[in-house]
Amino acid sequence: MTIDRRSFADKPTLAAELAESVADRIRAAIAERGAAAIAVSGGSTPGKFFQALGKTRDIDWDKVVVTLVDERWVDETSDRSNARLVNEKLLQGPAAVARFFPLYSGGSEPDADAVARTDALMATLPLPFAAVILGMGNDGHTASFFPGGDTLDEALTAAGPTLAIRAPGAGEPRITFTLPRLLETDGLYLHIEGEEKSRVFDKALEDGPVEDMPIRAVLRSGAPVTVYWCP
Ligand SMILES: O=C1O[C@H](COP(=O)(O)O)[C@@H](O)[C@H](O)[C@H]1O
Repeated sequence: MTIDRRSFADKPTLAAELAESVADRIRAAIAERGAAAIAVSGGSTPGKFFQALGKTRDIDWDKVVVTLVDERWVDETSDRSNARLVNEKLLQGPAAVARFFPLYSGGSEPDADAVARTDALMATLPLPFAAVILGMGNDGHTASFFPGGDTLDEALTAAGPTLAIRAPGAGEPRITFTLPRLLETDGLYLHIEGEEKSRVFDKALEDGPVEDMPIRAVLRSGAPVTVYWCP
C-alpha cells in the first residue's frame, strides 16, 4: 500500500493546500503534454477546495478540461447534480474558461445509449489525468462504487471509461468512471473531512471484503494515494 496520509488543522487550510498541489499537477501536465484533465468528486465535501482551485490565477485554464469521477443521473437544475456544484464553485473567476465535460448526457436513465454518448465525449479527454480527486462516503463508497452496486464488480475492473450503476444507498441511478480509468492519473488524491470519515478510513485499511467498503479497491490497487484530511 502506498498511502501518504496528511492532516490539516481546518477546512480552509486543507482546501488551500489541496488546491496548491492539484494546481502544480495541472501546470506540470500542461508543460509536458500541452493540456490537462482533472476528475473531481461531488457531494458535500469539495466546495471549499473547488473555490480555492478556481481562484488560482497562474494556470492556463483554457488548456484545462474538468470532469467528474461520478455523477447522479440528474440534470444541472437539480441540487443533487455534481456538475452544478462544479459550475457554481470551481468554474468561476480564472477557471471559468476551462472546459467542462459532464457525465450526465441527457434522458431519464443511464441506459446503453446514454452511456455511449458519455463515453464518446470522455474518449476525447487528454489523458492521463493530471489529477483525480476522490471523496468517500461514510458507507465506504468512493466515486459511485457503492456497496451493493449492481455493476460494482465491473466498475472496479472494466475498461469503461464509464458505466451506469444502481445501488440501495445511492439514491438516483449513477454514472461513474471505472477504477482502471481513474487510476490513469499523475496524482491520485482522497479528500475526506471529519472524525467519522477518519474512522471509516481506518476501517477501510483493515482486512475485509471490497464489496463491503469499495474504497478498499483503491487502497489495495497499489497506486500511490495522497489522503487529505482535517477535522
Ligand atoms: O455521492 C457522492 O458521495 C461521495 C462522498 O460525498 P460527501 O457528501 O460525503 O462528501 C462523493 O465523493 C461522490 O462524488 C458523490 O457522487
